[in-house]
Amino acid sequence: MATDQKNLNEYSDKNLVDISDRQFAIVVSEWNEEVTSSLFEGAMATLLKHGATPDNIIRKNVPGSFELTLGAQWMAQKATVDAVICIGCVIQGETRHFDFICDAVAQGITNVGLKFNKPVIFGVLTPDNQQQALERAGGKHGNKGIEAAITAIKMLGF
Ligand SMILES: Nc1c(NC[C@H](O)[C@H](O)[C@H](O)CO)[nH]c(=O)[nH]c1=O
Ligand SMILES: CC(=O)[C@@H](O)COP(=O)(O)O
Repeated sequence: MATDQKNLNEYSDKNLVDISDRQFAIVVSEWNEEVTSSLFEGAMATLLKHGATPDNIIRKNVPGSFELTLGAQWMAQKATVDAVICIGCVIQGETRHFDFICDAVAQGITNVGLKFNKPVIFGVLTPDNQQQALERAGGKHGNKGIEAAITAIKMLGF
């Protein structure tokens, strides 16, 4: 279902696992900071809403979404980290650079989760333009950071 038919803030909160003693890392890209800061706020608020403690949420910034993979790996390798949430926004430009970044980040983040056998969540927007990004970072389509956080929680309850 495309995002324009589904609000990213809407989810079932039934039977969520207790996360009061779980540690989360949130790795945030600094590119498109207006968007990624909103995504981070959504993710942070959702984790706290469902019982995570502030001391158990570690934020690390990376320059751009391409660096999310290595940042996620550095956090996922920590035995104390239960889940990693990657936050980014890659906006289509004039060239194919967009495609290379998006493909690398999607595959890279997938591989980190598989390598360290823990949830590593793809909270990365890949819009055509700034408007689409803002609509998914607290606008009319909700906040992808909320979706990413609840995804991490649900995976911990697998
Ligand atoms: N254009 C965007 C980028 N580009 C930067 C790359 O992510 C990377 O930091 C650079 O290629 C050096 O390795 N990053 C985003 O997150 N969003 C963009 O729209
Ligand atoms: C996704 C990007 O890296 C993008 O901002 C680069 O823009 P361009 O393709 O116009 O160089």
